[in-house]
Amino acid sequence: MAATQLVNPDLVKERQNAAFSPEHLTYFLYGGPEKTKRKRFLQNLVIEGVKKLGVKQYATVSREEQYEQALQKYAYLVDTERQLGITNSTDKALLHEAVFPCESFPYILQYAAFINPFTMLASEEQKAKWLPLMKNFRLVGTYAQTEMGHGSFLRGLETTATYDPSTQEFVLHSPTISSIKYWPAGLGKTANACIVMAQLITKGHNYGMHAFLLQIRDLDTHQPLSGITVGDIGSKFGLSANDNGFLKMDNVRIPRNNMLMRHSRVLPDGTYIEPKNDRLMYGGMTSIRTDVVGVASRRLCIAVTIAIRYSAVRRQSEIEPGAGEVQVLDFQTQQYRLFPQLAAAYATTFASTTISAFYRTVSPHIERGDLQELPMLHALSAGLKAYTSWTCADGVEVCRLACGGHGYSEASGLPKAYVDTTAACTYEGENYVLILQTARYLMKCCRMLAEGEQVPEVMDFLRPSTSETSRLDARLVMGDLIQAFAHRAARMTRDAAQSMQTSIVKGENPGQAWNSNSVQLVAAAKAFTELHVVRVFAEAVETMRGSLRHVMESLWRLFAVNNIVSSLGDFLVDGYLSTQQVSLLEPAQRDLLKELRPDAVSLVDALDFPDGVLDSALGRWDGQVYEALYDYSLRSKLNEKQVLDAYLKHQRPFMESQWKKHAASAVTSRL
Ligand SMILES: CCCCCCCCCCCCCCCCCC(=O)SCCNC(=O)CCNC(=O)[C@H](O)C(C)(C)COP(=O)(O)OP(=O)(O)OC[C@H]1O[C@@H](n2cnc3c(N)ncnc32)[C@H](O)[C@@H]1OP(=O)(O)O
Ligand SMILES: Cc1cc2nc3c(=O)[nH]c(=O)nc-3n(C[C@H](O)[C@H](O)[C@H](O)COP(=O)(O)OP(=O)(O)OC[C@H]3O[C@@H](n4cnc5c(N)ncnc54)[C@H](O)[C@@H]3O)c2cc1C
Repeated sequence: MAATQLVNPDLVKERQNAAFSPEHLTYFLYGGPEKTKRKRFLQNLVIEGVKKLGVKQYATVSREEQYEQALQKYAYLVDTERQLGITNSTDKALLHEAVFPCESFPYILQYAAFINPFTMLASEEQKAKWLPLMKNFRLVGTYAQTEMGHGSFLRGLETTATYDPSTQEFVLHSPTISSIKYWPAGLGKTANACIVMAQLITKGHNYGMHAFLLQIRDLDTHQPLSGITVGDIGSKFGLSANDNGFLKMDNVRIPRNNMLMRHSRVLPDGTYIEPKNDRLMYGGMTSIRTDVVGVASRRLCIAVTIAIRYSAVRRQSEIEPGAGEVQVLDFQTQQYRLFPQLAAAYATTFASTTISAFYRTVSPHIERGDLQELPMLHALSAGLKAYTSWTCADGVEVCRLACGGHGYSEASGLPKAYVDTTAACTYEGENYVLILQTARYLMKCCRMLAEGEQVPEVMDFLRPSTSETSRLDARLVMGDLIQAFAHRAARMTRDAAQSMQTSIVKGENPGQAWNSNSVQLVAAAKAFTELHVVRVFAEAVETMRGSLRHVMESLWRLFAVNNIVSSLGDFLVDGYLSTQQVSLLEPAQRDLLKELRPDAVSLVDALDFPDGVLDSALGRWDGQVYEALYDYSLRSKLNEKQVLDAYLKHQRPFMESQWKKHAASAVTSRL
């Protein structure tokens, strides 16, 4: 951010009026002054580097060009990483964010869902053989699990891997149209290999879904190998730079050793050796789900930065007649729409940090074969992936709408942020399917408690509490608010368990009982996940001090109060909150909006997105939005020529023919 840059005076005023230092909050978010300095250095370096590549703005080019530009940018990114010797995941993520701001790219799964699951599922010998090829891009890969007919219900996958002991090979086959692999990112045109998930059949027995390494294209010519039919699935709602693909395998033979054999194995004679736990096959998905929490929360952070800065610059309408037009951020309704998104952006950021830390703590235990924490990790990562992608996708759309007409322009950066975030509600496990996994864990914990067994500490909220009514009063004490979320989650979980029991007593089998109560189960799992998010946000705030603590506590309160108000029935149904307590909440919410108003711009500044990442005419740091919008429009492809060929080809003949018809009929009528 150049000091000499001409900055919109409203933004200058906003920044002067903040009650806290945004720089301190930035340090908190990025791990201190040194790490912040490094973050800025890295992101600015590649933003400038990308400019020199001569690529055009994402929104102004066709899908084919987006794809090509993404390949070009990725090559630049990897070269830069290597030149700088970057190996740690935080630096890599920051670089990716700056090179591909809210944009997918064809190699997105190379690490996330090719190398990572391979590393988890392959034996040491397999890793020694293939990892160097993967890490040096001789093999470019993806994760081919979903089929046309099945994505959620993995036991229903139809692709088969049948072992042939006579040649010591597996035969990979897509037996039906619905078994065609469909959706894998980068599969269409980019990948030359993939991890294929298929039903393992040996000695006539089906042992369920297993992972196989399959080469799909020639490593030099890039032509599909024999028996492989592969291609791009076509245009989608978004993620245009990604060649999500299809793959049909026609009795393709691969060596026995291409089955990933860390946990389960097939011996040369076809004997199957079982894994310690068959859920270890799902480990790759758990890893990406924790990443998705972070990806979604960054998108909301970007959207809210754009919308709040723009709302401080945009002046329209008067509050007091004759007193002049106000910044739209001064309208209470604008604050009511945007500030809860700001709070959710911070809440999901802290949720992402904690689930990643939990994943890093637990995965070495799982690696060692200690699977005790696996169910909790699965339940929490599934719940948070669903909760965060829902919250952030909805939040990005609220931000877009709050920018009025200009929010509808690609120049705002908000449409691409939305299509990118809403995809996360589906990929890596459709959200309802995932949150029901969290509910399954909640039901299990209820049973364990009923039988006097220990549950993990995070699940302690399920223990019967002595207090059936809340102490909440006008001070909105943090502990009282958290207790309200804990009470709600416990009550809804117990009610769901009770309803399940009633269904079973009425004669339903467990599957039917689950389905009859699944709306309630989803609600309970969302309540549990929201409790977790409220808690981790509070824990982060409690480590802050001074004016920063004060403003972040208000933001936390807004998050809590807003979520109570938007699901009020949940808190009232058993009388936990009284109507008198509830009547305090909406006025408190309005007071919090007012209190946060002077700090709103600084709270988004603290998120520290350079303009290159925001990629938005409305969200720019200097607030020169009209100049940027006008410049964007002038660069529209339609403006490259004053009179288009299409005018000569279609418009002029059309206009002429219409006019001639009119003239002819006018003559006819005169006759
Ligand atoms: C550093 C650089 C950064 C660069 C930037 C890049 C960052 C990358 C970010 C990501 C970008 C993303 C790009 C897009 C990627 C999309 C990839 C995909 O969609 S891929 C496709 C994604 N596709 C999907 O996600 C498919 C979704 N479907 C599924 O996962 C499964 O079918 C299922 C879980 C729903 C059911 O499975 P089923 O076998 O029927 O299981 P049951 O229900 O019968 O439960 C049985 C028992 O198993 C247990 N358990 C279950 N799972 C797990 C687990 N993971 N673990 C542990 N346990 C698990 C369960 O709790 C239960 O335990 P218990 O109660 O008995 O004790
Ligand atoms: C952008 C994008 C990228 C992707 N990338 C990849 C990739 O790289 N690799 C890959 O393998 N896959 C990929 N996928 C596929 C993705 O993982 C699946 O689409 C996803 O898991 C959902 O499965 P489905 O499409 O079969 O949905 P379905 O299961 O058909 O969902 C349809 C509806 O049925 C409901 N439903 C299904 N089962 C249940 C249930 N048990 N209980 C209640 N409701 C249920 C769902 O909630 C949903 O509302 C990608 C998808 C997208 C959109």
